[in-house]
Amino acid sequence: MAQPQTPNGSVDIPNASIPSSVQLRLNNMPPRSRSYMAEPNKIDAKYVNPESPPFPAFRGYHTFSFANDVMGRRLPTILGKAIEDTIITLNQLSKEDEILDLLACIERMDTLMDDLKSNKKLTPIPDDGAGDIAIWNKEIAKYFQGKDFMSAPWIFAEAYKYRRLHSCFSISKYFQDYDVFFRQKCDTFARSSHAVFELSTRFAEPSKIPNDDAKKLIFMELFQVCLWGNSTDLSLLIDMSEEDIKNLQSTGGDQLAATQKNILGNDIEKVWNQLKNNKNGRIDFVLDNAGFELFTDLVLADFLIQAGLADQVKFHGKRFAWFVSDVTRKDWEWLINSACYGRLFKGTAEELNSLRALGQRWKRYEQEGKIKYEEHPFWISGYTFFHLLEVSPDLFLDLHQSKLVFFKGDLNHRKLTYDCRAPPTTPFTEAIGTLASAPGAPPVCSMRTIKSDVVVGLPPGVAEKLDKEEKDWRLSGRYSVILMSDGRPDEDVDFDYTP
Ligand SMILES: O=P(O)(O)OC[C@@]1(O)O[C@H](CO)[C@@H](O)[C@@H]1O
Repeated sequence: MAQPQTPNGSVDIPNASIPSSVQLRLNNMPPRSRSYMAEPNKIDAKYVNPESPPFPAFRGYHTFSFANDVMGRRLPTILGKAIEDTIITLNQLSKEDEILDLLACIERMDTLMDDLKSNKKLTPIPDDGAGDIAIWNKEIAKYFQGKDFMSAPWIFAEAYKYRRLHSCFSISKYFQDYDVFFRQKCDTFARSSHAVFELSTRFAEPSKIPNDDAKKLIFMELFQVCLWGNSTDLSLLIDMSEEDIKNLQSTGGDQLAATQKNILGNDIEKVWNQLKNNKNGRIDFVLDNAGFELFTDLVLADFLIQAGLADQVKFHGKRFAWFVSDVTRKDWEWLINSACYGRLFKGTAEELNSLRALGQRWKRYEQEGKIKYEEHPFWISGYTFFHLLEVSPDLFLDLHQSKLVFFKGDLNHRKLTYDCRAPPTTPFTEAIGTLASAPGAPPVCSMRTIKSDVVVGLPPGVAEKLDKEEKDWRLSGRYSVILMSDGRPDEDVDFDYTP
């Protein structure tokens, strides 16, 4: 029956009561998608910049993301522990001018804590004469004016906090290089004897490898030990027992076989082919954590040299304390020297001798130039690696000499992929932008245990399945990826390249 019409043409329903809320019964519709996050649109490459990544950035105020927990809770906790550490040092000082100098550092940390907790705007870094200051302050001026800790992209805001923390000391008189995390890094490594001796007793003697098949098998196992070595991450594992550490660092074959299925994107065969076809070139490691992870990096590098798969290995570390456990020069020297001379571990004579033999060989390699440790300021900047060519062309040119660059860990992976909401099936080569597409880009491999939201390079359906079955899979460190890009190594570097 036709409804009566009002003069303006709308339907007039006499006495119809208006419901307070509309209930839809959609029994025959497809089920609601429970995907972790809706797939966002890609941003046009010409608009990509640190404030506007290729896909929407994770930001501290995003309560759906890990960024919120890190910015709101974890960073103040980490800073609180850093203050406690400095107070321990303060209480051991006797000279008045040193005490006053360190007290001023603690006051600056208190100010940083207030800024962080009250979500202050990001201000320029005070000039301490270091080489990275201009990079930081230009970036802040250009992209982050008016942004605060929670509204700036997480990757930038978190890195900014570590640079500000360093500034608390870098402008002091006596404590310019003080590392608030050094005690923690040493303590955790000191509790890693089980896994350290597992490796040192196997690799102390220069390996006699019978044939190429054996070489490949050793490589495959060692590579996975090095991958999972990234699980020991001080910024996440605050209250770990010795037993927890032992389990995490398990180097046994059974454990490796069990965890292989947790490598969600796995280019390990490709990595092997790259290494075996490029005998005797330079290999690079962009390092992540000090202590046990660095130990596994050195064991792997040592194997590559002995197996004739590399004639030089270059390690890239950080100039100051960074994301709690990242390697600095002091950590590097401490590890090698404590392997040679230290009384860090209790073990049998055979175990201790094996560790000493490794440490002495690594020292010799350093003297012979077979291994090298460097710290470019780009690695402690707020930029992601998408901007490596543009911001630090000298570093790009240096990496261009490498046969393969390994990027270790979660933070490096975030910086490779711009830490944004890329769909999980985005190919790795696409996700890393100019580091894959620019002429002269080296082959790159990301070895990462997954400990934050960004995930790329996965086969279709994998992320959706895990989102349904294991809510914390992106943060737990139980899963990992080994993803490789071939780059464009045979071409000359084009310094004017834009994507
Ligand atoms: O690089 P790493 O050591 O593997 O991990 C760094 C990390 O612990 O720091 C962030 C939290 O602050 C996370 O992105 C990530 O899990």
